[in-house]
Amino acid sequence: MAVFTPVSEQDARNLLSNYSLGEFASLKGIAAGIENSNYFLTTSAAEYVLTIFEVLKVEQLPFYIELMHHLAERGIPVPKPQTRLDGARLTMLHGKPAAIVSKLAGTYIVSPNTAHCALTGATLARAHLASADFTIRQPNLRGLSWWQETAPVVMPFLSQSAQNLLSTSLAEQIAVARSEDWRALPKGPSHCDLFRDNVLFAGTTESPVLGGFIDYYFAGVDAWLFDVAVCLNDWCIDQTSGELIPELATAWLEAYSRVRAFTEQEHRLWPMMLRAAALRFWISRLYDFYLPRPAKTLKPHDPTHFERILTQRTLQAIPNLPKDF
Ligand SMILES: Nc1ncnc2c1ncn2[C@@H]1O[C@H](COP(=O)(O)OP(=O)(O)O)[C@@H](O)[C@H]1O
Ligand SMILES: N[C@@H](CCOP(=O)(O)O)C(=O)O
Repeated sequence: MAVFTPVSEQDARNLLSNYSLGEFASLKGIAAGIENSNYFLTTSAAEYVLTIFEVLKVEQLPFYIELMHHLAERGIPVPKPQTRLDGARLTMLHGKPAAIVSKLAGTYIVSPNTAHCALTGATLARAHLASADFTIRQPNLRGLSWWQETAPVVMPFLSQSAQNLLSTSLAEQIAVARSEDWRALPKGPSHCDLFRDNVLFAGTTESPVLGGFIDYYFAGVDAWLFDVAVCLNDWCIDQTSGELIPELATAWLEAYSRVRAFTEQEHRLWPMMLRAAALRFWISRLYDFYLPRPAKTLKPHDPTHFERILTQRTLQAIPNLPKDF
């Protein structure tokens, strides 16, 4: 369950008195999610999501909240943080930072088709371009430095072959990060965790309508290609073997590149980026699996899924990025 901080109706009414969002109508805890306490908060005017940040530090939050606000203002479908009467978009509830954001329509899709992939790809490209003039800087806090810090912590729990894969993959990414090509990659605010469960769809299977992207709380400034690779490794694969499904990958990447064409350097670093994205989630899942936080109540995600994906991206031919649309 993902309601770590109880909120009463009276708490919600008091909170709403700091905004101009209508009269309190209802409050309902949301069971999904593992990081924050989330509630659907309905008022006489609209439906919202109230999030209480359980883990993130106050100083990290303006980047996420202001980025979502920046994107929403530019027509990208993301939850729009609501502004208090005093101008702030972050608030405090029971001594913890909190925010009220707009509720997006739809539900997430377990088995996406080419239409879901194309909509997600095109919208991520639009989000990247729309974030180009966002001025707050915060790195991807789950980037290379974190992998370097965390790999030795999880290493003792691994078999010899997994240790070899982790060491060689990390060495590869250290070399990539030092390369001219990496320095030349287009970079900017990136979602960094745009898995299927963070994209909502309404409409029908044949004609889906994108509700929007949620859960920007792993966002950071990184190579935009890394963001693309995170998506491909979750949206366009056979979930059992981890193999890329060419039809889904093509739909996703062509839709993205129609909005923002890939650069030469991105073409060259594509296989390495797919491995970087697999490595990132293999390490975080290993960490959560072997060193769970005391308060974590949910079953940790399976780390071997990303070990398989990383192995696949090391051994198998990787389809090229699309050229010139
Ligand atoms: N803005 C939103 N609009 C609609 N539903 C949302 C919104 N934000 C969160 N949710 C719902 O709450 C669930 C948990 O949110 P999420 O941000 O993934 O939590 P966590 O960060 O704790 O993993 C989502 O799966 C979704 O169903
Ligand atoms: N997408 C990650 C988990 C990130 O946690 P979230 O529930 O906050 O999205 C993974 O699958 O390992």
